[in-house]
Amino acid sequence: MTYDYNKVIIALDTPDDRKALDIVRLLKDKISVFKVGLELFCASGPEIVKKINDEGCKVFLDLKFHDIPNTVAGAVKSCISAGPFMLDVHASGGLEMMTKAKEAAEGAQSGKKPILLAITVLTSLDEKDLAAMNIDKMPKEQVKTLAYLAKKAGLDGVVASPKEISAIRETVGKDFLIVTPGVRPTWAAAGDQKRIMTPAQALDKGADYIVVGRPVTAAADPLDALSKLFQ
Ligand SMILES: O=c1ccn([C@@H]2O[C@H](COP(=O)(O)O)[C@@H](O)[C@H]2O)c(=O)[nH]1
Repeated sequence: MTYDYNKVIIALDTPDDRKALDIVRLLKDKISVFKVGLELFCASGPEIVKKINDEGCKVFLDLKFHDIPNTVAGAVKSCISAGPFMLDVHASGGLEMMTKAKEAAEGAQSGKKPILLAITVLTSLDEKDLAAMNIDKMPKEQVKTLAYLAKKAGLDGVVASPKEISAIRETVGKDFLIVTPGVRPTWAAAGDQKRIMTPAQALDKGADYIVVGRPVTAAADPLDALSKLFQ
């Protein structure tokens, strides 16, 4: 079975923009989308998005906005000028917040409108973690509820564990992107990820994109690790 590397997003979790750009240059023949999260963005600012775009690559700007609707709408507007390909907000911010985020994204100049995703239940959380927050549900049930709300708000898709792909498809249908972090090749440590599957299993289940960070970026040889991603 061959897998499509265009569906792989590499997470650049480092505070060092030079190290992040080195990884982009090393992997860009195979990878077209790189993820800038809170660590890199807080250290480097919006410039890092432009620098990755200048390398001919796209950016998933994973800032997971979660605030009152007016503030999130403003944050979405502010970061669009940097040129992200994808953006996300927390679905648990609620329907109105997601709707305002979508309206703000649609206000982008033509050709610059980013894909807008909603984080459902973080892949580092399991049933016990939800219970500790008084959410008396299995993660899959909570993901279905949040995916339904994200679809109702008009977002383009969700971020979830590959374990929930079938449940999301049953709830919101086919025309909705599913982006899955929480993927680990058989040879990699899970670390803080709790709801995991392998990259191959995630794509077999129908993920539109998988997100992988440390198994590749922390490897002694990231190109070699990337070549073994589907093992
Ligand atoms: O539910 C979520 C949402 C986002 N992430 C992000 O994905 C990467 C995963 O990195 P690994 O090193 O492969 O664990 C990371 O940037 C997270 O912020 C997630 O893991 N789970």
